[in-house]
Amino acid sequence: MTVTPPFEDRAGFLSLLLAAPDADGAAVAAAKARDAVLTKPPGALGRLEDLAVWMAGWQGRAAPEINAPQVVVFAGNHGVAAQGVSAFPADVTVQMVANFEAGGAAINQLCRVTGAAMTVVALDLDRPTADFTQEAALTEADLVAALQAGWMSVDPASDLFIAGEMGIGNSTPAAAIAAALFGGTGADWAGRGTGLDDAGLGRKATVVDAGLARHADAGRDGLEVLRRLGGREIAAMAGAIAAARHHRIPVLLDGFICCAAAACLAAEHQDALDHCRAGHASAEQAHRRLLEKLGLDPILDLGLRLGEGSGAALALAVLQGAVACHSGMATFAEAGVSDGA
Ligand SMILES: Cc1cc2ncn([C@H]3O[C@H](COP(=O)(O)O)[C@@H](O)[C@H]3O)c2cc1C
Ligand SMILES: O=C(O)c1cccnc1
Repeated sequence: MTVTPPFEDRAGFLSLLLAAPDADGAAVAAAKARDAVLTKPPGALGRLEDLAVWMAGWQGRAAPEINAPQVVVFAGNHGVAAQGVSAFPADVTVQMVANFEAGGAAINQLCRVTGAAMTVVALDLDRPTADFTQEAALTEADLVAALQAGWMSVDPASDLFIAGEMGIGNSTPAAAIAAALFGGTGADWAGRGTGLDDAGLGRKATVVDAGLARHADAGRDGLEVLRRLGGREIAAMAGAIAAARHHRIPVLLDGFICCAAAACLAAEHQDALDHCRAGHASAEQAHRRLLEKLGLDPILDLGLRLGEGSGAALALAVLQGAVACHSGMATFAEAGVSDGA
């Protein structure tokens, strides 16, 4: 693994993002040809077939494999949490980091069943971001440091990447980012997060509106919106998703907060998420709308509203199934099965 980040500032990060490699078209064509001769009726594996071909393109081979899936859970604290926008106290962030390290969280169990390597990156938990209703959440130096932390957390030897998050209050910055990038109000994008009641939901929408008003001059500049309205773990997810692309590692996106991070990249470069698929549609009310804005079709829809990378980790199990079928099945010729022609 490289030891120094390949960029020192926002401009350096953006030039890497714009120079991102594309999928291998020859591998896509070869994978489609292989899919057509596998021992099944054409199209009978439904969306699994598309997933396998997508993996083939990013892995540059007709028969992709998942041998080294990686999950990184990024944690950060948010100044805006002091405004009562979460059903839980901010102390839960650091407590959950300990739980991740002890193996006791939902994501630990899902990583175990899928064989994913999991690490936790806690970002200055004792230094919450500034409250975005008052000032920019992050300084430029904090933004770059978080993008670097995310970038460096991706193991170039991984073959599938998932960014998870933990940060009490972080569905509020995620809603603010979505509103800033796609338009609409706090009420359009705020959801119940960890389980806010109606009064809390109203408060959260007002807080988002206040942030939008204060930072209206950020326009739809993805990284500036990320700096003003985001948070360290959200910026780190963006950095990691961009690094995965740089290394041609396909990504499964998780819920609302993860997709808000990804949206900041898409705002900078329209093809920035070509290596990503949406793992699931979460129960956070605006997640589906955000997926639609990003042109992503979720693999699963299980009513999860957890974060941590959990929905993406479950979708990884589906992807493992897709890849196992595509790469392991016999062809009609190999199996001596009539292809019906
Ligand atoms: C025990 C616990 C474990 C979690 N794991 C993820 N989250 C999720 O909830 C938070 C977002 O919701 P909000 O914006 O309402 O605070 C994030 O930390 C997210 O990852 C959790 C929340 C709690 C309480
Ligand atoms: O959509 C998510 O990932 C989500 C929803 C609620 C709380 N935490 C995460």
